[in-house]
Amino acid sequence: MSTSLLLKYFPDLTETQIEQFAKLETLYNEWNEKINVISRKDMESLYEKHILHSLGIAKVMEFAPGTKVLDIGTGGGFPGIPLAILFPETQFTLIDSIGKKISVVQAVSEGVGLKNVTAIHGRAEKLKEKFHFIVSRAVTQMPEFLRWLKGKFEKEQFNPKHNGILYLKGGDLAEELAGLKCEIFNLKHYFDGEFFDTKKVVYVSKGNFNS
Ligand SMILES: C[S@@+](CC[C@H](N)C(=O)[O-])C[C@H]1O[C@@H](n2cnc3c(N)ncnc32)[C@H](O)[C@@H]1O
Repeated sequence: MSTSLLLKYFPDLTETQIEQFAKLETLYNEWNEKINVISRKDMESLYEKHILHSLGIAKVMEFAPGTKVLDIGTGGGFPGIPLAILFPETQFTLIDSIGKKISVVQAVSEGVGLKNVTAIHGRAEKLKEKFHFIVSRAVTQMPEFLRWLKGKFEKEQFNPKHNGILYLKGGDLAEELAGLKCEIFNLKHYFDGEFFDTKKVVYVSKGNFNS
C-alpha cells in the first residue's frame, strides 16, 4: 500500500504515523496466519476496506487531545486502531466479547507502539467507564446499540460537537434510524468518490438518549 493513498486523504500524517500505518499490514498478516481475524479477500484490500474506512470517522469528527473514545465490538481493531494512530493524544478503549480477537488487538497495538490504547475482553453493556465518544462498525442494529450505552457518556465536552456516537454503516438506514435525530455523512464525498459508495458515518448526539 499505499502510503500514497493514505497521504492523499490525510496529508498531515507525521513520519511516525506513516511508519505505524505501514507496520499494520505486516502485523495483521502475521496474526492472520495464527488466528483468522481478517478474511483473505479483505487482507488484499486492507487499506481501503479497513484502514481508510475506519479513518472515515476522522473526516467527520476531530477528537481533541484528552478525549476518551470507546470502540464497541472492535473485532481485530476497527475502527479503533487506525483512529488511535491518527489521534495519539486521545485515549482509546477497544472492547470485544471474543478473547482471541482482543489478544490480536493488544498485540497489534503494542507492535505499532501505541500508548493510547486499552484493549478489554468483555461485553460492552457491562462496561462501567464513561467516555466522550463511542465509535463502532458492523456490530449490531442501532436500537440495540443504544440500549448498551446507558451511563457511558461523560458530561464534560472537548469537541465543538456534542459527545455522542459515530457509527460506520452501509446500505439503506431509513428503517434502522427511524425516529432518531442523527446526522448522516456519506463517506464517498470525503474520498473523491473513489471508495465507499454506500458507506456512511452516522453521528448521534448523546442528547438523543438517556445517558
Ligand atoms: C462483525 S464484527 C465487526 C468487528 C469490527 N468492528 C470490524 O468492523 O472489523 C462484530 C464484533 O462485535 C463483537 N460483539 C458483538 N456483541 C458485542 C458486545 N455486546 N460487546 C462487545 N463486543 C461485541 C463480536 O465479538 C465481533 O467481534
